[in-house]
Amino acid sequence: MGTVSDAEKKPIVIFVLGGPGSGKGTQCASIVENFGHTHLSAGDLLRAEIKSGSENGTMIQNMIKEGKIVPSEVTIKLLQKAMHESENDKFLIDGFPRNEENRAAFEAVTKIEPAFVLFFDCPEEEMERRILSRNEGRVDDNIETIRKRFKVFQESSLPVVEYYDSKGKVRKIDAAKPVEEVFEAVKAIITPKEEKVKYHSYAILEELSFSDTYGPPVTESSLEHNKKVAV
Ligand SMILES: Nc1ncnc2c1ncn2[C@@H]1O[C@H](COP(=O)(O)OP(=O)(O)OP(=O)(O)O)[C@@H](O)[C@H]1O
Ligand SMILES: Nc1ccn([C@H]2C[C@H](O)[C@@H](COP(=O)(O)O)O2)c(=O)n1
Repeated sequence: MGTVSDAEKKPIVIFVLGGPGSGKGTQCASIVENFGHTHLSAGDLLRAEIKSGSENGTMIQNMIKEGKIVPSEVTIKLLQKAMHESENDKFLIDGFPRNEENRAAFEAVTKIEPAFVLFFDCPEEEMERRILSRNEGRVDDNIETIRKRFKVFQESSLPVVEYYDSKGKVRKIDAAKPVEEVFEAVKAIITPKEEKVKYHSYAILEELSFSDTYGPPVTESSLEHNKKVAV
């Protein structure tokens, strides 16, 4: 991460999870534009690795075609390299960790715990519709692979979301809504706590005495409450 060594400062990491086609990449682009994070998509990094002609390329290509999850060692190396090459200290890590092996290996290797997990919750029928009309020429955007990806998501990725939920780190978003509405919900979560303090009443200040940058989980009920007491 630029000139700052790992020992001096740990980056802020937000994991962005959700089923295939739930809109993770779309929302990450808006977060980058509005909040200045660096977006690292594990899928994009793996696809770039295939294109680069690396020795792992064929293995990665075959796994992606089958909707399988690439060994953590490969993906973590790519993520670490991208983080080290960045000048930024706040990252959106999109599509990772995809299974328990990804999660445990990342924490063991980097010693980084996510600030929180943005979880885009979307029904399969809607995700399938979106992927089938995505038209980006991806080898895994066909109905056969999509079904396999959904199965892997249910069996391997949701347990990771549940793990972080048990630690109070999941910020769940209804991703079935139109893009702009989803982003409104995202903004309410990403807005730094100084901004929340500016716009919300004294009562909210008590809630914001959390140590992380982003303050407490923003639930629908607390949002409603904030609006009522806003100064
Ligand atoms: N809220 C939304 N409503 C309708 N379409 C959407 C919405 N969000 C994203 N899309 C569209 O759905 C498709 C999938 O979105 P996106 O690529 O952001 O999903 P993803 O979760 O990153 O997918 P993957 O995990 O497969 O990479 C894109 O064509 C995108 O334009
Ligand atoms: N942590 C990851 C992330 C992605 N992959 C592989 C398998 C996925 O089906 C594919 C596409 O990812 P997406 O762009 O949908 O996030 O990439 C993986 O093996 N491990």
